[in-house]
Amino acid sequence: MSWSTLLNDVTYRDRPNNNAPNTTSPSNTITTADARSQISRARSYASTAATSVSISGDISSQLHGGYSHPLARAWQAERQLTKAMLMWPLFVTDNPDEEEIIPSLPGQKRVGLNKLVALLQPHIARGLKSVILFGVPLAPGCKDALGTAADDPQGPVISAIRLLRRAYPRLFIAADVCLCEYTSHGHCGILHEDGSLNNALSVDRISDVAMAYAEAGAHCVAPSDMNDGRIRAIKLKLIEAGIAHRVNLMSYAAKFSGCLYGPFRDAAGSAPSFGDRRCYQLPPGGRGLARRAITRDIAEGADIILVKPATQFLDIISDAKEIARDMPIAAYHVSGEYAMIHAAAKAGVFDLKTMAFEATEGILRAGANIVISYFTPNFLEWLET
Ligand SMILES: NCc1[nH]cc(CCC(=O)O)c1CC(=O)O
Ligand SMILES: [Zn+2]
Ligand SMILES: [Zn+2]
Repeated sequence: MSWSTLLNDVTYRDRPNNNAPNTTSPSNTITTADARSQISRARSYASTAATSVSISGDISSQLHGGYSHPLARAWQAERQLTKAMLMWPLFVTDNPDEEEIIPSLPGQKRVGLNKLVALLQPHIARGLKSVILFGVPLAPGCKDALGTAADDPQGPVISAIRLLRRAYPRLFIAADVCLCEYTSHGHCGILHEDGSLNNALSVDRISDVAMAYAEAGAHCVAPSDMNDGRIRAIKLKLIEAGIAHRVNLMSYAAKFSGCLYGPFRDAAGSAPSFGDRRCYQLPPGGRGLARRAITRDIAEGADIILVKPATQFLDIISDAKEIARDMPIAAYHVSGEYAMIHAAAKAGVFDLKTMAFEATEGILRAGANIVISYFTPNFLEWLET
């Protein structure tokens, strides 16, 4: 939380120190019966307050003093949100001059390589520390059954990695690894003839793509495809190529299926053309399955465990922190969560900034060390002071 938020939020400051409950009546429409009952409650309160609080000396009931000051409220959190915890998702297209607003993700843009450095500049100046790259191939006819464009050496992700390494040497660059943006069918791997995922071929292809991003200079590769065994396959290839010591492997270990990725698929053009992702992304009720996937991916060599979505899966984040207690935990506050907060704020349900902080603090409380968030540019401003 920013200090300005804290300081603007001084509550209870003028409250009389008599420990009385709030009995302010809402309006001048109070009825006689209401008034009578309030007076009688106040009287009975007054007759007991003096004795029950000061004479019985019930010390343990007194909490307010511990958080009456804004700074003391900040101290109640185990960890404060900092700029270093935030990773910003970026959509990079193969159309070099593109800079398009993404309607489903307010404030987010799809950018081509020629616009990328300038787009990041003000955010870097404000303290942006890391990004995660998603490729958005727009060229007609570039998608095929194998997702060939994913590791095209001239493609948007590999080019963006090279460009950003040069332009911003201190920026941490992660690359999402998946095929769904690049396959003609929109699924996250290579398919059998019956339309189901061919796990063996998919893992081989996904690990090749991860290697291509790592060799181009990505600090982190993050497979989001959910094929079984991909963490191990990627780690082995990294070791074989002699670059395992400089590449962080972030596993989307607990990635749940559901409706919260809609705006992303819109932005990335990665919606499946048939069926859904329920045979590889986890069923929302599958807490045990998530724990098994986390345990497995630790054993396969993951460096960071990621949980996704975030708000609806706080128990899973806390499970991840317990199971992978010696590793950083990342939470992806996904497109649908972001879009939902924007829509509700626009409808007047709540204030955008307040909600963004509440959601993100919940994610931290659950145990995340890294938050992948479309609110990153906002937080960089809000945390300024
Ligand atoms: N597999 C690709 C991928 N990587 C991250 C997201 C979702 C991110 C978001 O919704 O913000 C997706 C979409 C999906 O699995 O359908
Ligand atoms: Zn995918
Ligand atoms: Zn098979």
